[in-house]
Amino acid sequence: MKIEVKNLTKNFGNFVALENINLDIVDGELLALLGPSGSGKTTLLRMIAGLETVDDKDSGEILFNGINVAKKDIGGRDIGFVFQHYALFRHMTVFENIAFGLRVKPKKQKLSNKEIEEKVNKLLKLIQLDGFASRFPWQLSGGQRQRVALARALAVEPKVLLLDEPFGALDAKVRTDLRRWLKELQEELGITTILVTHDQEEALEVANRIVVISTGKIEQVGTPEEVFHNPKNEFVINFLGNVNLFHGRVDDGKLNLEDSSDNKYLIRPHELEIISVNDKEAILQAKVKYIQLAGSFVKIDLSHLNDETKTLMVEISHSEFKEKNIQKGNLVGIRPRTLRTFEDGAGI
Ligand SMILES: Nc1ncnc2c1ncn2[C@@H]1O[C@H](COP(=O)(O)OP(=O)(O)OP(=O)(O)O)[C@@H](O)[C@H]1O
Repeated sequence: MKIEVKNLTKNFGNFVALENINLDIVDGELLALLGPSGSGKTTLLRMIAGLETVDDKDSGEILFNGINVAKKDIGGRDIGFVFQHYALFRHMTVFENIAFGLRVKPKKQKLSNKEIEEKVNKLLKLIQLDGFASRFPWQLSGGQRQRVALARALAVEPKVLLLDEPFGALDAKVRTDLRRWLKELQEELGITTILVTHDQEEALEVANRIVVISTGKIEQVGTPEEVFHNPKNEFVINFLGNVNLFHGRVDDGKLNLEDSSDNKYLIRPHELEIISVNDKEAILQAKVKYIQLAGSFVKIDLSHLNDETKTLMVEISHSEFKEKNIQKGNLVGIRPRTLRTFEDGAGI
């Protein structure tokens, strides 16, 4: 299913929740709507679902395969939904929860009991919970429950799958496992999927494309690589991970720091290099304040020599860390590995 959102504006009273949104969702892709709390992600998802409609004071179109469904409610849109706290029916087994959507279908479309059984068993295999059919929701872990919720949404073969923070309530390890699993499953099924998340890592890992949203507006649409490595503006780079802020000017390829300068340079921790304190290439001198060795990279916090209140974040590999023999209290020099510019002209 191809979805086009055209000039969509949504108001709640005097509050503009979405402002002139234009977005094309490609058939079969996994698109993440990423933004801070209150930015309008859920509103956009609910509008695509038909849980919110385009009212008289709103404007715009939502096209499903070219047909405007903006004024249709959820019943007319053929979609599956999974929410963060998707309540499974407590009194029903896993099997009956998944079968629910099939059992309530109108008579003409109804499957026989045997067909329902075959379908549910296939879905149980897909979510890797065969053998769990007769359990009740309270006998499952949070991650298993969300997988059942997904199977329940998929049972009616929707054309679009909408996921609103589906793994939000789960712990970090289960979250990571489930999102990898979701990505594989989604690729296998090829179902157009929209995932709402405020977790940038989640979006970067699972999505084919990411829509970065702030206060009702789209800031950037791109592949995970594009939004991470070529952020369009300051909001996007800030939202997609830690950054160090410098004020200054670039002369002969070297950044000269000047507190009074209006030019901002935003550099990610892994884009800063630690060099010798006397190296001419250094843009500033700093003191090693904190070293975190646990994790795939070594994270180092540095304080400016001339202003201890300013902290810099640097990430380097374990081998580089060992090679340079960096220790707490060392005086070091800092050099950016790259200097790039935003599309709107500001430096990063
Ligand atoms: N029915 C409503 N009536 C009035 N205001 C609403 C309504 N629904 C949402 N809003 C407002 O619209 C804005 C966007 O809300 P939305 O739920 O879309 O944000 P979100 O990006 O999904 O945030 P979160 O990550 O916290 O869920 C918020 O300021 C919210 O208070």
